[in-house]
Amino acid sequence: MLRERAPRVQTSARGAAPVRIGTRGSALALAQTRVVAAALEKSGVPVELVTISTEGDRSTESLASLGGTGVFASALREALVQGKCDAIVHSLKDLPTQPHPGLVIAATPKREDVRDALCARDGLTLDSLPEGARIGTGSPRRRAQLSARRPDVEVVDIRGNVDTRLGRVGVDLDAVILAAAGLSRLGRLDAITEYLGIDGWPTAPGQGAVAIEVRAGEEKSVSSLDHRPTRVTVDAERQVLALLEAGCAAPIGAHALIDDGLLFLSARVYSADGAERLTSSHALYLSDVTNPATELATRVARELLDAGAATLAPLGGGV
Ligand SMILES: NCc1[nH]cc(CCC(=O)O)c1CC(=O)O
Repeated sequence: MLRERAPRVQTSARGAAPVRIGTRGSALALAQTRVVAAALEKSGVPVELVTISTEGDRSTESLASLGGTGVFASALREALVQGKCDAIVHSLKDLPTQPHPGLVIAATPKREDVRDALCARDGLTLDSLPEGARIGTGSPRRRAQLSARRPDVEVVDIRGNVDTRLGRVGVDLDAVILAAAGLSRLGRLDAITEYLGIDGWPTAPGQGAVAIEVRAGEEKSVSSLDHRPTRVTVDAERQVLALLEAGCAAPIGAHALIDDGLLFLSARVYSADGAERLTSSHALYLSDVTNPATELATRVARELLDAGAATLAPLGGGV
């Protein structure tokens, strides 16, 4: 039986001004912002969407030539600082690890699927794609992982929105690799021909999660959406990136999970061609230390650095 609660929107809508949520205009950004907006409205917070166009959306230049990662985040942050909106929604994996002065991440809602997915023509999988198949991705991590798994394939550097990428499958590409979470938000799970298992194919720190950023002191407006386990796990993954002084486009996969009070973190650094890799995994009980995410990320990052991670891969910010 479906039991519905009486809408509480009206009560707070009477008094409170709506929270204006800034979003990029891309289909993926809009889709995830709408999920956040709907959840806020459900908890009684009235919202309004404000679309903000960013250099990363307007330009067809490579991300590297636009000044590296964070191009999507910075225009949104500027709008937030200037008071053009009251909250912004980011894909956490695209958000630089350095906090922005005056802004705080007030909520990380429950994370979705963290996996990458292969979207190939004719139902093909990584193993069944023909020799020399052309596979599109713009991510150095995915390029390294692909080259390691299938050294014979041709990795084609692509960018553009999810629909543009999917539109090339069966045309000039045999397949593309995308985040399952993005495909889910866009209602395009039908395009997936294989989910890539997280153990053999760790994904970007924070993948599948969104972050809601507000001006410091205004956390309350969205804090009802914060999901504690998500925050702890993405924190651990992102702190590995920060400790390795790596950008969000570095060839690094990381995955954390909480199971029965235990926080588990694994991170893997690849050489650009995927031929070499370093992995470090550790776990600790959440109740054993004051700041489990930092403690665990420090252990993992130290081990990776001691093993030579900094010389294995181009880590710093580059795309
Ligand atoms: N860099 C683009 C980007 N940023 C977030 C997602 C997907 C959603 C997510 O991982 O949360 C994507 C597309 C992709 O990697 O396929």
